[in-house]
Amino acid sequence: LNDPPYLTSPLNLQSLTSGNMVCSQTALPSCNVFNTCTPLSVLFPGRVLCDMIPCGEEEVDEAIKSAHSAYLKWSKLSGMERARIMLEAARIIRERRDEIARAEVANNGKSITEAQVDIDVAWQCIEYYAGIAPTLSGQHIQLPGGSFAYTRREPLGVCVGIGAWNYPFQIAAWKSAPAMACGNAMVFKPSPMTPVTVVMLAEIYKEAGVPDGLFNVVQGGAETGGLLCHHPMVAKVSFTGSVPTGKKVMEMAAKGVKQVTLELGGKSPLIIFKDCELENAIKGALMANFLTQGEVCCNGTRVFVQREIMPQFLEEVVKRTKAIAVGDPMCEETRMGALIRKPHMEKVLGFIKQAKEQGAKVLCGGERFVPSDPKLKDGYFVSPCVLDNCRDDMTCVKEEIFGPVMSVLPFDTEDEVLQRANNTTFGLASGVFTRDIARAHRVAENLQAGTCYINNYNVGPVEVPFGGYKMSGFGRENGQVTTEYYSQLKTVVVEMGDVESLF
Ligand SMILES: NC(=O)C1=CN([C@@H]2O[C@H](COP(=O)(O)OP(=O)(O)OC[C@H]3O[C@@H](n4cnc5c(N)ncnc54)[C@H](O)[C@@H]3O)[C@@H](O)[C@H]2O)C=CC1
Ligand SMILES: C[N+](C)(C)CCCC(=O)O
Repeated sequence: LNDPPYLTSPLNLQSLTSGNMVCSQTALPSCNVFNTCTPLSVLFPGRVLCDMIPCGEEEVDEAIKSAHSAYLKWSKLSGMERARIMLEAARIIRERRDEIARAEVANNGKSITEAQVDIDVAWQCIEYYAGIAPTLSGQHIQLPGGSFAYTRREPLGVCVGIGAWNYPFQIAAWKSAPAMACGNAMVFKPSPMTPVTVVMLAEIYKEAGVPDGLFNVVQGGAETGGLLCHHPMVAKVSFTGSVPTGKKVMEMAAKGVKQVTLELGGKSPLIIFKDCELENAIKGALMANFLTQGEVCCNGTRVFVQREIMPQFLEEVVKRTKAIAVGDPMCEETRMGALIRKPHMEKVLGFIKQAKEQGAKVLCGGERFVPSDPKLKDGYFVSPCVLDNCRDDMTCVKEEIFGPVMSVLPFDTEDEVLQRANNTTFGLASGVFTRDIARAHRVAENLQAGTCYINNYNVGPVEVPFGGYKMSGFGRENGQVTTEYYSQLKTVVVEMGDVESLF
């Protein structure tokens, strides 16, 4: 972990020689209004923050081999010993929370308030899996004549984590914590859009006492990701990102018969019945669409509202959407920061333009937002958007936009809305607001998605499993079940009598 070139300290980013990897900076330097904002004077919207050199074959090989040596030591520790070190890592993250959160704002462009929550979720995840590490165990099975069998839950070896840019630090924790709890090593590649904070996580693990190389970071894009997926010493790949890349990762992993977890995109439905508690449903719709500038895989971007309450719903949701404070993400008052980079902002604005051409009505937002502070004028801000008059066949209703765009659709009956909600190739999440308890559970049962929120949306406690149905992927992150995706089961059969041979 000390000096190979692919492990860069975020503090030294400026000193790296130029390469092809560019970390586009979307965040902003300072806020004139609030003292709570810490200026990061190197950061200006739209400016390149640092150039990164993508790791090639040699560095990837070196990282995987060093992870493998660390795995040989780590996997021999007891769960209690691993837990102690992981708890220390969680403690350090808690202690450095604000510093990491500020770096995450620079990394991603999300608001400081959300970044702080992300860092909290990360240490909670590590703490949770530290708690699980000592409980990992097998089964004892009695057989005839005093013979017996037992099972052992064993680690896989070196696991690869490939992360997306929307939750850089949190994704790295979601993958590394269960991997390490089960006794594995991890080589992690963050998105080249957000290379910074995962290096801080590596430093923290080292400080906490994990063996050198147990959590290695390699920087790079598709090519580096491909090298990781193909490497013969890798046992598993856990990927978060888009469906097309997820398919490629699966194909590459298939060549080496490696295990795969895929956390892919979504176009999740949120169903609001007329008997709901409307105030909560409106808050839920905002939470389902506008966290992290709408760049969230499980967002409930198809908001189905029962026709009778549509006018009240729209009036209130639009009022609150217009009130969302967009701007300097370092300011505590800000509720929405900047999109990840210019081409993505243009893609999002393109979806909105197309929606209008296809007959949708923009009730608010949907434009590039230029804050009054001249320092912020080049930021990739988009005002949060509510689209009315949507139909199921429109592009904005069918495709993942990954931006702050809510599409609202009227419905009449439960059967109808279930059929429409499930009419998608995705299946990551879903939500329902109703006061009718039987309806809530019936709808949850019938929605084809890995998660269904009843009377809330986008809460993500680390104790509960998260993952997709259909083309949103498979495998799970968080929760107890994830240990099954980072371990393998060995059966040991013990004969206490004589061998009864047929020969
Ligand atoms: N499910 C989710 O949380 C996310 C979904 N997305 C969706 O994906 C779209 C594109 O975003 P991208 O960052 O370009 O996602 P992506 O799927 O291209 O990239 C995700 C990760 O995979 C790596 N990667 C790319 N090509 C690879 C390859 N051939 N082999 C191995 N690794 C590879 C990237 O470097 C990055 O670390 C977004 O607009 C959004 O729709 C993006 C980020 C997160
Ligand atoms: C929104 N939250 C934190 C519950 C889940 C984010 C998952 C993701 O987009 O990677």
